Amino acid sequence: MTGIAIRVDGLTKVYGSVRAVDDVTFSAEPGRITGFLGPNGAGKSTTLRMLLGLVRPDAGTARFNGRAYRDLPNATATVGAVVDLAAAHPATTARGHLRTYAALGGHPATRVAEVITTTGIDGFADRRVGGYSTGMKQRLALATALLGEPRVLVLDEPSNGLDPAGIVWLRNFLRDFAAAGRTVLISSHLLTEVQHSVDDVVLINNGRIAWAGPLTEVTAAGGTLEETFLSITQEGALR
Ligand SMILES: Nc1ncnc2c1ncn2[C@@H]1O[C@H](COP(=O)(O)OP(=O)(O)OP(=O)(O)O)[C@@H](O)[C@H]1O
Repeated sequence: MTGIAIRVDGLTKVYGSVRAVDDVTFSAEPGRITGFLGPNGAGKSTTLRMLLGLVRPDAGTARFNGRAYRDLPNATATVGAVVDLAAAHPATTARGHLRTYAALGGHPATRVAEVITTTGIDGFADRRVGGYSTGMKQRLALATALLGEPRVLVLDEPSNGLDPAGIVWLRNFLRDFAAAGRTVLISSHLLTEVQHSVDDVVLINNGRIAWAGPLTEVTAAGGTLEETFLSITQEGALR
């Protein structure tokens, strides 16, 4: 299986007087988990939305093995993404939602039961989504992203709302996913939590890349990710 690298180059987005994303350049490699990390409002979601073609950049490019998301022949079979938990209609069930998205993406209906099992949502797959907790919605969103057996996962704050067991489960799941030569890009504002989950780190602050490199470079220097971030940005505290 060929690996897919993500390359973001000079990506920029300006909202009025706010440079939400300012000349952002980084890569995420196959076989590795890349953490896209920074405080609230740093520009993580806007960057991921540009990568997925949901927001139009003012400058720069974001590509999967050289192709923009919109130019991928069968996008949902290549890239699985979770950037919005509100995608499922509250009156539908997880199973109904997954059946619809399997049909829309041209994926076999048999994938529905498979992703329900993979993401551990069997216990509530036939309940209405409107009653789900944030953690349950996270799992459903991940299940939806996995329908096309993608080779890349792009997840915005995937551990939001997950309980400790869910966080450990997600960590192991992503580890196995990457170990098969696939690419994982996850954003988070919780630096301490992802310290155990990522191979490579891209730190973003005020729309600009503050540091990027393997996690081992951070830990070799003896510090934690949070300490490194604070020493780079010289800020008092993470918001
Ligand atoms: N549609 C928009 N209109 C105006 N400003 C926006 C818009 N989207 C994002 N911004 C601004 O761009 C900046 C970056 O926001 P973004 O959501 O990308 O940050 P983030 O790192 O994902 O934060 P969080 O961790 O809180 O999700 C913020 O100042 C935000 O207010």
